[in-house]
Amino acid sequence: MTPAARAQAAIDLLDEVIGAARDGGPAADTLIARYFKTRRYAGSKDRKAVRDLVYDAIRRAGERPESGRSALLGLARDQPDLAACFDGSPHGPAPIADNEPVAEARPLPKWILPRLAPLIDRAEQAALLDRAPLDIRVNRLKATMDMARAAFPDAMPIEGLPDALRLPEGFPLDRSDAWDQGLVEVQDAGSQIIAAICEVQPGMTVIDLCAGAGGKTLALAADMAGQGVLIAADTVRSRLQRLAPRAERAGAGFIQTLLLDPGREASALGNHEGKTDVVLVDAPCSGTGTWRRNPEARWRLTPDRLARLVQEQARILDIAAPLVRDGGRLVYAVCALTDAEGRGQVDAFLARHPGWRAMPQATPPGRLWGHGRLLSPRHDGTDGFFLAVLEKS
Ligand SMILES: C[S@@+](CC[C@H](N)C(=O)[O-])C[C@H]1O[C@@H](n2cnc3c(N)ncnc32)[C@H](O)[C@@H]1O
Repeated sequence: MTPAARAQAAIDLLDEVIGAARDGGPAADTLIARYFKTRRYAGSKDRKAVRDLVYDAIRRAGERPESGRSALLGLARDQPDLAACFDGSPHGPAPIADNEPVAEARPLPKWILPRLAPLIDRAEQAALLDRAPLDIRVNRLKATMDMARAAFPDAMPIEGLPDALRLPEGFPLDRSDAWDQGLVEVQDAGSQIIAAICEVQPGMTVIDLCAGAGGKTLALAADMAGQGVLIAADTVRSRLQRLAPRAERAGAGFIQTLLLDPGREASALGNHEGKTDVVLVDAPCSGTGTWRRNPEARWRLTPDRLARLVQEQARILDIAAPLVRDGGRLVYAVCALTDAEGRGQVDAFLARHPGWRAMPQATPPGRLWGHGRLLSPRHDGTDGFFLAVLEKS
């Protein structure tokens, strides 16, 4: 493909990504994979170049652009070589006309700014779109840190996290034997911190109430050394189904999965009422803290959707609270940096549930924020999270 043809392919793909973000369609990665499946003439260098253009244009535009062309024209403003591709050649984009709409360069949508925790200043906001590192967790059910260091000699330890390593950018982890054999798991340092503050022990009864595909469940399983009761619950069957093979690979076969009926979660969890040592609520959220991994998610979130998420988080917290035994803990986490989902959500929980208290937070990592703690890419080198530990007294 010529550089101009690559630019046109990026425009076509960006049109699809914008449409999918508006209408709740597939993720950008899925659209890119589909696009190239039907265009076998594109070689690996073409694919990489087009993909980079698409993601650079997405990262640059905090607001959803009106078209793929306006998104790429925005990028072309910063890249003269790309601007030169708008040359009207047979497979390339038409020449740039006067007064064409051009996507504005800004890291975040304007409407979200007043909703972010004030700790997230302008430099922090820009860092929410930086490239994310590749962190792994040594799976203590199968390996030791020494084994992992031998398998990944270029990996760097992460301060404060005894099982965490950071790999060099672009490291082909999926081609390593250590990963294939379940000695390590891909897991952002922030997620590892959340599993650690659960302070689960072998023999406990633990529920991961919003387990998804089980990233944090697997970390809890390692802390429990495979002993006790660990239930991974979620309302989405396809996510829970992805956990089973991961658990097998990780040597965590004792994990039980529980599919919940949305709106009737409490009935499936009734047996555990008042008996659970730790309930983790890693709630569905705006994902503001992980926009560096899913930058097009900025184009999907709306004020209405955020309001619905806040309501749903409160409802899930109210389902979780009765499950916890006296003296047990409820750990609340969101990969979000809006106050309504974090600090405000926990304040509202404590106001609704007088028998509960927030546990004092040690520093660092992260910064104390309300009754919890805030982690952010710029301050902590992790994805952005709010987390709080609540105790039933
Ligand atoms: C942030 S994700 C969890 C990620 C997961 N804990 C991990 O570490 O990979 C939130 C999850 O909550 C689930 N969820 C949404 N509503 C729920 C509900 N009412 N009860 C339980 N899970 C729910 C979603 O399906 C999604 O998998």
